[in-house]
Amino acid sequence: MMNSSAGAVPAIRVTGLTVVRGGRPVLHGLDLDVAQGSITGLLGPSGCGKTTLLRSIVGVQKTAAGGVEVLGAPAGSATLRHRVGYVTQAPSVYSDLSVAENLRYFAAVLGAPPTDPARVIAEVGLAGHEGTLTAQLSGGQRARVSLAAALLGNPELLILDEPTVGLDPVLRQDLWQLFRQLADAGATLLVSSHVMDEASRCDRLLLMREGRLLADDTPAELLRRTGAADVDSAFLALVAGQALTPGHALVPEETLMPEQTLLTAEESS
Ligand SMILES: Nc1ncnc2c1ncn2[C@@H]1O[C@H](COP(=O)(O)OP(=O)(O)OP(=O)(O)O)[C@@H](O)[C@H]1O
Repeated sequence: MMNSSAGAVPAIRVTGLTVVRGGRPVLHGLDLDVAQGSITGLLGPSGCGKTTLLRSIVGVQKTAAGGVEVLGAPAGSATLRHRVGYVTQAPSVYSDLSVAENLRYFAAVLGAPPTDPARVIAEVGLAGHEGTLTAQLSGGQRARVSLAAALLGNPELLILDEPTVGLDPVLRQDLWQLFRQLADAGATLLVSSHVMDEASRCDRLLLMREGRLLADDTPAELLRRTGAADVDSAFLALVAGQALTPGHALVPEETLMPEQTLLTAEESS
C-alpha cells in the first residue's frame, strides 16, 4: 500500500498547540497535518517559532495547550524513539571522535544495523572523510555528520531544523536530492528554513509568522492564490493581506488576535 494513500494516519497532527516560552506565548493554537511520504517546508522569519514547533513534534518542548500526534502516537512516546530522526541547528556529535566513530557509536545506541554507518556517510556525501576527527571538519561537514546520525535506522519521520544553513549551493542541491529520495522511499520530512528559495523543492509549505500559520499549501497553489512570482513575495502578500483585510485572511479569522492585526498594520505602513 502506498504511504500517501487517502485515509492513512498523518505523519504529524497538531491541534490547538500553544507554547509559552520565557513567560510569553510563542505558538498560538496551531492546527496542522503533515501527510506521510511528503516533504513539507516550514518557513518563516527568525524567531517566528519554527524550532519551537519542531521541538513540540519531537516531544522535547513543554506545551501549554493542545496536542501533537506523531505517526498516530502522542509526540515524545517511547515507541516513537526509533521512528523519528531529529537534527537540531547545533551539530550534536562528538568533536573528539572521527566521523565513522561517531556514527558507529550512535548506531550502537540506536541498535541500527552495523552496515548503517557506511550507508549514511555515503548518503550525506562524506565518503572519504570516515577517519577525520569531527573537530577538524568544516561547519557544513559537521552539520552533515549530525544529519547522517539522524538517518541511522531509516526513521519514518525526519525533523530537520535548517539543515542546509551555511552549505554551498552544490551541497544544498545534493542534500535536497537526498531528501527527495528519502521521501520517494516513503519517509516523511519536515524541513525548516528561512531561505524561501528552498520552498519550491517541497511538496507542501507551512508559512509561519509570529507563532501563527500564515499558509498551509502547495508551492504552486500558494503562488497562484497570492499572484506572487516567488515564495518571498507570496509571504509578503499574505502579511499585507492580513493587515489590510483581516476578514479575508488566509487562516481562520478566529485564530488572528486583534493585536497581531494592529502590529502588522503598523509594520507595513
Ligand atoms: N529558551 C527560550 N526561553 C525563552 N524564550 C525562547 C527560548 N527559545 C526561544 N524563545 C523565544 O521563542 C520564540 C520562537 O523561537 P524559535 O527558536 O522557535 O524561532 P525560530 O523560528 O526557530 O527562529 P530561528 O529561525 O532564528 O531559529 C522567539 O521569540 C524566541 O525569542
